[in-house]
Amino acid sequence: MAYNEGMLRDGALENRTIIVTGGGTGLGKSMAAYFLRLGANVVICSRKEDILEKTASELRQSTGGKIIYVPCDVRKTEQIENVIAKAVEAFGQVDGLVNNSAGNFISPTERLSYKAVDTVVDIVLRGTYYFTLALGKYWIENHIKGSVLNIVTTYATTGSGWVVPSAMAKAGVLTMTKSLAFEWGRHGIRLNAIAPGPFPTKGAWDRLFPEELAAKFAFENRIPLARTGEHQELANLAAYLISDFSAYMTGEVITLDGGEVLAGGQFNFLKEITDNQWDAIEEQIKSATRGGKSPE
Ligand SMILES: CCCCC/C=C/C(=O)SCCNC(=O)CCNC(=O)[C@H](O)C(C)(C)COP(=O)(O)OP(=O)(O)OC[C@H]1O[C@@H](n2cnc3c(N)ncnc32)[C@H](O)[C@@H]1OP(=O)(O)O
Ligand SMILES: NC(=O)C1=CN([C@@H]2O[C@H](COP(=O)(O)OP(=O)(O)OC[C@H]3O[C@@H](n4cnc5c(N)ncnc54)[C@H](OP(=O)(O)O)[C@@H]3O)[C@@H](O)[C@H]2O)C=CC1
Repeated sequence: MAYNEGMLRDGALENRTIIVTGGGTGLGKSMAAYFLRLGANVVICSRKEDILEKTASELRQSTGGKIIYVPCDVRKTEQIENVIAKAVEAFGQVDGLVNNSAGNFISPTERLSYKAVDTVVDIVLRGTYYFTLALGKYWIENHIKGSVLNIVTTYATTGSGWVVPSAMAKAGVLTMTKSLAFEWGRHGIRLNAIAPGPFPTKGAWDRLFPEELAAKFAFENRIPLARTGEHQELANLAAYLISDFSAYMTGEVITLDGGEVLAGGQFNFLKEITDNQWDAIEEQIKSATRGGKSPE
């Protein structure tokens, strides 16, 4: 069994309708494709209608699944309500939401204008809480046990320089995930999150991470498992978390990053030491021990 194969059984998401924000591109598109293969009805939404239309038609053909698209800027509540209305009209009800839309700039923070910070925070944080609130009201009113999956980042927990608006916003999304998981648990509504490490997408690579930076960074060299993620790996986890297979899990964030986040460990800089250097270090430590040296 390869890690880039589908994990859940056929029909695992049958009779479920799932909205995927930012579902026209990148990871959103890959999750939408897998949900369709598992039998879900899928609604993709984002700002660019031409991209949504192309993706919906491609996925309809490649999966044979039921998919519609509705243009929507997640910063606009009336557009969010329109997505939900169109989804209910097409499929009867909505059962799941993947908050995947995002914007991000990699930049020294002092170079950002106020508007640049607002742009990222509004898409990521405001867009996520608007969509979650709109669906939560609908689910509670209609006694539907909905499931929300928020796509965050590992730096939502650790913090990170050079992506500060995104880090602040994703941290807010993570706190909302945990807070609402508690509050809405009594309605049977679950909220979980995935914190992905680097997964190659055009949005993250070309626009966020231009070529010179990508070459310098070489993610593969910094990740313990020495590779970037495969989209199917993330889609597998997303399908599990949005499905009833995870019915007893809520308020959880799962990191899927090949161990990248562990680089924060205090002694991880020792990764650079060669085997020969370790031989010499071991000898030095043993000889110090034999000499009975102790700190004064
Ligand atoms: C590789 C490892 C991954 C690590 C974790 C990744 C996390 C991610 O979130 S990846 C997701 C990446 N995807 C995207 O960011 C989506 C692609 N980006 C966009 O679609 C757009 O860039 C946008 C939605 C983020 C913003 O578009 P728009 O609303 O049209 O905004 P404007 O172009 O009008 O700009 C608004 C404001 O921001 C300033 N600005 C734009 N780019 C930059 C930049 N690179 N650095 C600094 N400032 C920037 C721009 O100048 C505007 O400000 P004012 O000049 O004050 O008007
Ligand atoms: N790829 C990676 O390595 C990582 C990605 N992530 C997260 O994964 C998710 C997907 O990222 P990825 O696939 O890489 O990037 P993409 O750029 O492909 O996806 C971002 C999506 O957000 C949509 N979007 C942006 N602004 C808005 C808006 N105002 N309203 C509605 N939709 C909007 C875009 O569509 P449109 O332009 O049509 O609006 C686009 O489809 C994001 O949440 C990102 O933070 C987290 C960690 C690592």
